[in-house]
Amino acid sequence: MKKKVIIYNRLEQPVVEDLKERYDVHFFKNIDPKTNQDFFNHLKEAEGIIGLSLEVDKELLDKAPHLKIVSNNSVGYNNLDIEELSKRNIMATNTPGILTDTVADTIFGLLISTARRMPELDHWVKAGNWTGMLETAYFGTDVHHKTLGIIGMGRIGQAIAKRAFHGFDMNILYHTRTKKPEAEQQYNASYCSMDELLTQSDFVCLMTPLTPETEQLIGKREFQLMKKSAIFINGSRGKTIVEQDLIDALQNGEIAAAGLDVFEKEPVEPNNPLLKMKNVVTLPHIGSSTYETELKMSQLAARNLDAGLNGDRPPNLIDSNVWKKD
Ligand SMILES: NC(=O)C1=CN([C@@H]2O[C@H](COP(=O)(O)OP(=O)(O)OC[C@H]3O[C@@H](n4cnc5c(N)ncnc54)[C@H](O)[C@@H]3O)[C@@H](O)[C@H]2O)C=CC1
Ligand SMILES: O=C(O)C(=O)CO
Repeated sequence: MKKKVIIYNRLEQPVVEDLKERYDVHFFKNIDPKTNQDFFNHLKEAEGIIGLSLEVDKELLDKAPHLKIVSNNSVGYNNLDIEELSKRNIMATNTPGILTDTVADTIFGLLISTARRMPELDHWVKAGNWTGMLETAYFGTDVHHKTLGIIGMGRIGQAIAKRAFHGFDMNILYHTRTKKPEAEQQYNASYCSMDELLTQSDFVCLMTPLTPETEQLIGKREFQLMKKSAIFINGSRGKTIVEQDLIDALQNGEIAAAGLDVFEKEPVEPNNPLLKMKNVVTLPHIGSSTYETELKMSQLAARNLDAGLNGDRPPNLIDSNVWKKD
């Protein structure tokens, strides 16, 4: 009999077809996993779960007595209760590395779009407003030769630093748990305290994972430390900041603008005040979302799943203490 596998929310179709040959596959998308009876029925027999953003907590695990592995189709795994999983000897895996350059491209693109007001001016042109010489009021601010502060100098943080240093001659400051001598050497990056980074940067880019340590890392105090001309970019997770404090900082002119790929609640609520602000550029959490990279992520997630279900060590097994180390 084929082992039962639940696919949740996102996995590229060629990989789904491939899994169907080996497993009894059930795909759930846009359901409420807290109430969906069909989901519970399959969960009761499932040995594997693969996909994106399923909250795997004690309550869910109590309904999944045969589960052996949860293969996250993302590098971030804040949706998984790793301690609870390891207590039950259930493996958890993620997809690090293969998405690094794609995410760095997205986040750097977001930074440039925000600084140069590209979405706002795109709407303005398409609405037929370009009828004469452009007024100074529509100018943006330079990116090149400015100071970029990166909080969370891991794989993606360093790939952003590479683009900023080699492509845009930016001065790089960073704050992270462990100093990164290779980034200091390659991108002339300087390690500094969080407060120094916040006060000195023209662009502040948040790229940490969401952990108990980083939840609400950036709030009122941190926004007030930033320059009034600062542009804040969040590519990590919505809950690493206090979203209401960002709204206040933008409304009070404490910072100049923000570029956001992630939100406290996703999909973002249509009445979120951030969506009404011209100086805020929003994206629907598309850091890794290119055809090429999403396919590679799905393939890697499937390799992790296969290994776990065949009794092998998955290539990207998450160590239960991993967020406490670098
Ligand atoms: N917007 C999007 O679509 C995407 C967002 N992400 C987010 O980016 C995160 C980072 O991914 P990677 O760079 O691959 O991970 P990584 O593990 O290579 O880097 C994370 C870095 O954050 C640092 N860090 C952790 N806690 C910190 C703290 N309290 N203060 C300062 N620094 C801290 C770590 O030391 C590490 O250097 C993911 O966990 C995910 O949340 C990742 C992919 C796509
Ligand atoms: O990989 C991640 O952590 C994402 O946010 C989506 O690709």
